[in-house]
Amino acid sequence: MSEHFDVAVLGMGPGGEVAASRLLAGGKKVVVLERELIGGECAYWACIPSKTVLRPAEASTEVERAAGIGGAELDWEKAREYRDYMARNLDDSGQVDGYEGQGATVIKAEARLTGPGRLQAGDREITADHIVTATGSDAVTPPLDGIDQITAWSNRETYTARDLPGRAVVVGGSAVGTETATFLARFGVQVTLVHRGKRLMDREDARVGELAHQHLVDAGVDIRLGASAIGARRDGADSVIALDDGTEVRADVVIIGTGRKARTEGFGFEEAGVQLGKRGEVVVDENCSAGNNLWAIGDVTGVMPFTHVAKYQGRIATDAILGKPRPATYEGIPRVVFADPEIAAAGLTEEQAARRGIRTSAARLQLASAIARPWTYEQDPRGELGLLADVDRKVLVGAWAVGPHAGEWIHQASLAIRTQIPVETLLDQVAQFPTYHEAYHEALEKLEI
Ligand SMILES: Cc1cc2nc3c(=O)[nH]c(=O)nc-3n(C[C@H](O)[C@H](O)[C@H](O)COP(=O)(O)OP(=O)(O)OC[C@H]3O[C@@H](n4cnc5c(N)ncnc54)[C@H](O)[C@@H]3O)c2cc1C
Ligand SMILES: NC(=O)c1ccc[n+]([C@@H]2O[C@H](COP(=O)([O-])OP(=O)(O)OC[C@H]3O[C@@H](n4cnc5c(N)ncnc54)[C@H](O)[C@@H]3O)[C@@H](O)[C@H]2O)c1
Repeated sequence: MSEHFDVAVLGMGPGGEVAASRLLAGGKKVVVLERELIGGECAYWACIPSKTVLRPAEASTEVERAAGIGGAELDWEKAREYRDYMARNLDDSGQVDGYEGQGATVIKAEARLTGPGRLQAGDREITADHIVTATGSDAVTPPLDGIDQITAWSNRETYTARDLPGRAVVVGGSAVGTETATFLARFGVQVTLVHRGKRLMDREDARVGELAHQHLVDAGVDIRLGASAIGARRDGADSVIALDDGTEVRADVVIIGTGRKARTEGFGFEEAGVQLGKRGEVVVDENCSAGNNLWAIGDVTGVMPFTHVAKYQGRIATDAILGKPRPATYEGIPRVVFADPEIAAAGLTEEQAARRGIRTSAARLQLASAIARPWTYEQDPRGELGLLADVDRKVLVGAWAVGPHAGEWIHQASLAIRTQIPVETLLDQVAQFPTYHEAYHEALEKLEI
């Protein structure tokens, strides 16, 4: 016999969690279905453990660079202990109790759509007026011959590792590759980073990749650009990766950071009449509807695969279910890579703006030449800010920043882009002295609009 609910939430990562909490608060009868751990990839194997181990690495650089302080020593065992505490020692019993306490039915099992409004989870049949799909994404492993012979880690092995390897090859030079190389290099691992693009972070403006490159080299990372991993083999204790330029790189461990793919295979999406896109993602409209009272949020939609976007889409979908629909807008959402220093961006790159036919003016500022905060913060200060304005509408359409805490102060640009604050108004805003925020005024003055 089937059990009926107002809403079933399939997958309890950050997207599913926000959706479930809001639906429960809205008085709905909710069942949540999770096959691994409530909290999803982010809480146990991705954002939380990675940011937790990057923090001591960052703090030790801060100590090296600030005047009048020294002697910071990284302690892997203590960092690991705190990482495991932050990742709840891979135990979600508190989350299960929490959702049950809020009135949800919690089913810890793999669920499958069996038709519109119908799910199977283990031996339980569920029907629901609405289904919210939040099944996330899987790491993509390149199909290299011999990959099964080597020690290859995804983010899961990397961010639950007990011992760090002496040498690591990181494949992929975007967010996962850059953050992982930063963390490992700062903890003393000899790192080689292999990236097939001509520069790191190649979806961002060119200068962002150049700065990321420079800072990784400063941290001791050997970077191979324009090189694709095409094969793998074991040589004694070494894992060896063959590159398409004819060279090889070897290490104790190969870490794969070559992207992610929406988790849709085998979950019955086709049976439920759901349209999948070219990359296997669930195609959604501006309310996160995938049709037939089925909603999709987070990485499974293929729209900006970040936790903050999964949470936002959780709010969008539940507002629609609760009868207050509002369209999602993705303009100006920040993208932060927690390297050392942080790399942040929002809105369009120059290339994207050109493709949309927007006439732009770009400005670039070296923070140390323009404002005081970088100098009071550290010796030999680092940091740049780039702004991109639409010269016809006289608003910002893009921004990037590389520097200490850039992931915090990018939100100024993020809001300006999202709400189309006129450049004239931004120029009239007064930032606290001496802060990194002051850079905006100096960069805005350089725009030719
Ligand atoms: C190393 C790394 C670091 C990252 N760091 C950041 C960061 O700092 N900031 C940021 O914004 N983003 C970061 N991300 C991206 C972020 O992890 C994802 O965007 C986010 O987890 C997406 O949330 P989600 O709810 O869509 O999916 P997920 O977190 O993947 O959760 C989906 C859940 O669904 C469950 N599930 C799947 N299928 C089924 C099924 N059939 N039945 C039952 N349950 C199912 C899964 O077990 C999982 O718990 C990082 C990613 C990686 C790999
Ligand atoms: N701080 C954050 O918000 C954060 C941190 C980590 C990850 N994430 C998210 O997680 C997702 C996955 O990140 P990612 O960095 O793995 O994926 P990605 O798709 O952003 O980048 C993967 C990179 O690997 C390169 N690559 C692919 N195959 C290769 C090969 N065989 N040899 C050499 N290079 C190869 C690609 O050219 C690409 O640039 C992204 O959506 C990202 O936004 C976010």
